[in-house]
Amino acid sequence: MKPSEGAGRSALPADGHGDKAAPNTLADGGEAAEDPWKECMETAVQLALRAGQVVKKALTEEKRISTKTSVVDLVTETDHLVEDLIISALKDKFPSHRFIGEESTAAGSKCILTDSPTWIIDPIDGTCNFVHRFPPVAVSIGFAVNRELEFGVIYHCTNGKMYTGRKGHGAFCNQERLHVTQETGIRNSLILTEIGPKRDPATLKLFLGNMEKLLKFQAHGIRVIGSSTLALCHMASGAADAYYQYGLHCWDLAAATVIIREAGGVVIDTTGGPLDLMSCRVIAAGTMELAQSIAQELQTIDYGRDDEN
Ligand SMILES: O=P(O)(O)O[C@H]1[C@H](O)[C@@H](O)[C@H](O)[C@H](O)[C@@H]1O
Ligand SMILES: [Mg+2]
Ligand SMILES: [Mg+2]
Repeated sequence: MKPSEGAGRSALPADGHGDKAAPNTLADGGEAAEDPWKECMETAVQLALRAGQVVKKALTEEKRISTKTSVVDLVTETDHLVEDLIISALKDKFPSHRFIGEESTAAGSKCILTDSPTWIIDPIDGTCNFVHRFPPVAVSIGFAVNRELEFGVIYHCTNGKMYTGRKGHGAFCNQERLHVTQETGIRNSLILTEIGPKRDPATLKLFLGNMEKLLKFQAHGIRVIGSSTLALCHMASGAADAYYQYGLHCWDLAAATVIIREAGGVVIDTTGGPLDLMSCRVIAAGTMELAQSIAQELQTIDYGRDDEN
C-alpha cells in the first residue's frame, strides 16, 4: 500500500482545518478556473531560464565565497543575487503568495509551509560545483498550495535542460516526457546520493556505512554528482533507479518531488513512511519496492528539520 505522498508532516491531513487557498480565478471564472496555477508555472519557467543565464555567466567569473553550516556548505554572491531576482519578480506578480528560499532561510527567515500558495526556491543547487566550475548546477523552483506540491521547475544551467512537472500533467525534460525505471531490487540498480554538509567522523561513518550496505547488495553503482535536484531529475528521466540522502532541504526536494511523481516514481521518507518535506531526508525510486528495500538498509543521519531552525 503506497504511503500517502503529500508534502509530509507539514502537510495537513485531507480533513485538515485552515482556510484553503483559492486558486487564481478570473472574475468571470475563465481559463484560470480550469487551470488555476498555469500562469504561475509559466512564470516559473521564464524565471528559471533568466536566472540560469545569470548563473551560467557567473560560473566562469571570479566569486566571493562564504560558508554556512560547515566549511563545505558554500554560498556566493550569485546565490543571493539569483534568489533576490526570482523572489522580487514573483512578489511583484503574486503579492499574496509566500516564499521559502535557501538563502533567505540562511539569513533567518522562517521555513514554514502554510496553506497559502508558497514558492520553494533553491537559487543555485550545486553551489560547490558552481564554485569549482563543475557542470551540474541548477536553479530549482517548487510551488505548493494547501501544503501540497503543485509543480516543479528545475533548470540545468550549463546544458540548457529544463525539467518540469505539474501535478496530474506529467513530467518533461524540454519537450521529452520523463519516465522512471521499473527496477525493484538493489542488486541491479544504479543509485544516486549526495554527501550533505556534515563532515564529523560519526556522520562520515554513517554515510560511508550506508554506501557499503548498498554495495554489499551488489548495486551496480552509487553516484554523487554534487546537485541533489539534478540527481533527482536524472532519476526521473530513468537514468538511475533510486536516490537517497540525509542533509538536503525542502528547497532541494520541492520541485524534484513533483517531477519524479509525475514521471511515475515515488518519493518517501527514509523510514519508508510518507515524505516529510521538512525532514532533511528522502528516498526516491522508480518503484515503491526498491524504495522500501533501501529504507530497510539505511542508518539514519540526523540533520534536524527545516521548520525547526
Ligand atoms: O547548497 P546547495 O543548494 O548547493 O545544495 C546542496 C546541498 O546543500 C547539499 O547538502 C547536498 O548534498 C547537495 O549537494 C545539494 O545540491
Ligand atoms: Mg540545494
Ligand atoms: Mg542552493
